Parts: sequence; structure tokens; C-alpha cells
Amino acid sequence: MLDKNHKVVVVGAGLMGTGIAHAFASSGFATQLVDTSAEALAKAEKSIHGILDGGVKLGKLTVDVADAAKARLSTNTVLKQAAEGAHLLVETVSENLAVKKAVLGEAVPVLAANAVIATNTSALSVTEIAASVPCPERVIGMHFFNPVHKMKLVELVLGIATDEATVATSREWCDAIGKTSILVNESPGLTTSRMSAMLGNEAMWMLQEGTASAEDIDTALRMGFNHPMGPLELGDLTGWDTRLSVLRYLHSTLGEKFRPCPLIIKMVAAGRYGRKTGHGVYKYDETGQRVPGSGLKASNL
Ligand SMILES: NC(=O)c1ccc[n+]([C@@H]2O[C@H](COP(=O)([O-])OP(=O)(O)OC[C@H]3O[C@@H](n4cnc5c(N)ncnc54)[C@H](O)[C@@H]3O)[C@@H](O)[C@H]2O)c1
Repeated sequence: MLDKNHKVVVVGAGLMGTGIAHAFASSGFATQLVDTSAEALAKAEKSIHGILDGGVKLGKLTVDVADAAKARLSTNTVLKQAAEGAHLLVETVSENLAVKKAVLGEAVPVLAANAVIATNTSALSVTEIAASVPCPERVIGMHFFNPVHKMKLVELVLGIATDEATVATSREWCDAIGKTSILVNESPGLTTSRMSAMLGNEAMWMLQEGTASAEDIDTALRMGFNHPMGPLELGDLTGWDTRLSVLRYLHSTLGEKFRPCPLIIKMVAAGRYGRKTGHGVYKYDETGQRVPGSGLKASNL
């Protein structure tokens, strides 16, 4: 049974770690956010405070509730210190198997007994990550969606060794932070990433071929299918670097239909990762606003 005194450690203070740490801290859990980069931690803390202050301005939270959530959040560059006695670890470091295994190798020995060990990997194997620790039955995929404070879904991903107790406790953790969880047996790209990778890749092929402008491809999916965002603006939000590594993985496991569009490879080589670098398919100004008419043109390719 979950207890509000249970402590959570979130490792990786990037785009996702920021949202995940906010979710736990604002749901009543003492939350430690860890990153090797002090700069990333400072940025994450500022964003979390921004989300909470925004909630106060909208009348969704009182100042006291926001302050209490801020007080429950702490940051640390020393993983072992932060993970000591935690009942849930959510690793959400860069999408790299060796880095993820190293994080677990260091943190797992100091967690509370029976702690859930969750990975937010988009496309790596939970089974393979789990095999690197002595308790693979306690490892589960906990796949969140960006932006975490708005997206309700969590895909809980079962590796070959994940046991029922871990699934049950993970569902409780998701309920406690107001998320809806679904169970997915480990398979490349799960349900949502597989579909989303296909859509984003196809949109880039269309852009590369000059089928329609970036703006019109996005409008087509928003207005034609009621998607809240078009696939190109979504790729800018997710990051084309992350997108490319997911596509490469799906290509190697599921075959030709996932071959990454050359335009994505070119954009990543140019450092045009999306919102996080201020330039992806669209350009963003220093306040993060999209520059009107900035969509990549087929004539520029
Ligand atoms: N971006 C998305 O929409 C999305 C959605 C679901 C899942 N994911 C997954 O979440 C994970 C993180 O993605 P992101 O977009 O937040 O990446 P990101 O690049 O924004 O952040 C990764 C962070 O990990 C930190 N890091 C790297 N090595 C570390 C280590 N050894 N110890 C501590 N911190 C370390 C980096 O400094 C960086 O701040 C990836 O596995 C990704 O596949 C991403």
C-alpha cells in the first residue's frame, strides 16, 4: 500500500524528468530530482515552480498548496544520496541503454526494500534494462507523455520478469498522481510511440517531397483527425533527436516501414532538435513562441 511518506527519486531533469517530478511533488510525495548537470536541475526547478505558479494564477491551486509542493521537491547531483530509502525510482535520463543501466546499478542497492524501479524509456527494452539489476521482477516501464502535467496516460510496460506485485504497486502510484495507466507487454514502440513514430516520419516524408507546407500538414491532422497537435509541431516538442533514436530502433526491430526519413537525419545533424534548441521544423523566439511562417519549406531542402 502506498503511503504519503513514501519518497520518490526521479533521475534525469530534462523535458520529461521535470514534468514527472512535478507530478509526484504536487501529489504529496517528497520528491528528489537528480541530474549530473546542475544547470539542468536549476532549469527544471524553475519550470516546476512556473507550472505551480501558473496553477495559482488560473485559480486551480492556492498559494499554500503550491508552496507545499515546492517544499516537497529537492534537487541533487549525487544519485546515491538522493536514492537512499526511496520507494519509487523513475529513471528518465537520456535514451541510452548503457547510461540507464549505470543509473540503476548505482541507485538500486540503496532504495527501500521492495521499491518499484521504473524506467520512462520510449523504446528500449525493459527486459534488457531489468536484466542489469539483481531484482528484475521489480523493474517496470512507466511511460509518461509530454507535457506530463497535461497528459493523463501512463503506459505500464511489463518486461519478461516484472511480477504482479510490481504491476499492482505501479498502478497505485499512477492513481496517486491522477494518471490513467494501461498495461502493455513489452514490444518495440509500445502502443503510442509506435503509432506516433510512424505519423511523424510520414509527415517528414511529405514535407521532404513537397506534398504540402509544414503548417498545412499539421493543420490536416489537427482539423481532419481532431489531433490536438500536428505531427511536425509534436516532433518539435518531443525533440527530433529523441524521435530519430526511436525510429532507428523501430527500423531495426520492426523493419522497413520505420526507416527514418532522411530529412530527420539532416535536421538532427544541423542541431535543429525542436523547441529545446529554439529551432526544429519551426523556429521559436527567446520566449518559446513559434515564429509565424517559419515552417521548413521544401524549397530549402
Ligand atoms: N521527450 C519525450 O516526449 C519523451 C516521452 C516519453 C518518454 N521519453 C523518454 O524519457 C527519457 C528522457 O527524455 P527527455 O526528453 O526528458 O530527455 P532530455 O535530453 O531532455 O533529458 C535527459 C536528461 O538526463 C540527464 N542525464 C544524462 N545522463 C545522466 C546520468 N547518468 N545521471 C543523471 N542524469 C543524466 C541529462 O543531463 C538530461 O538533463 C528518454 O528515455 C526518452 O526516451 C521521452
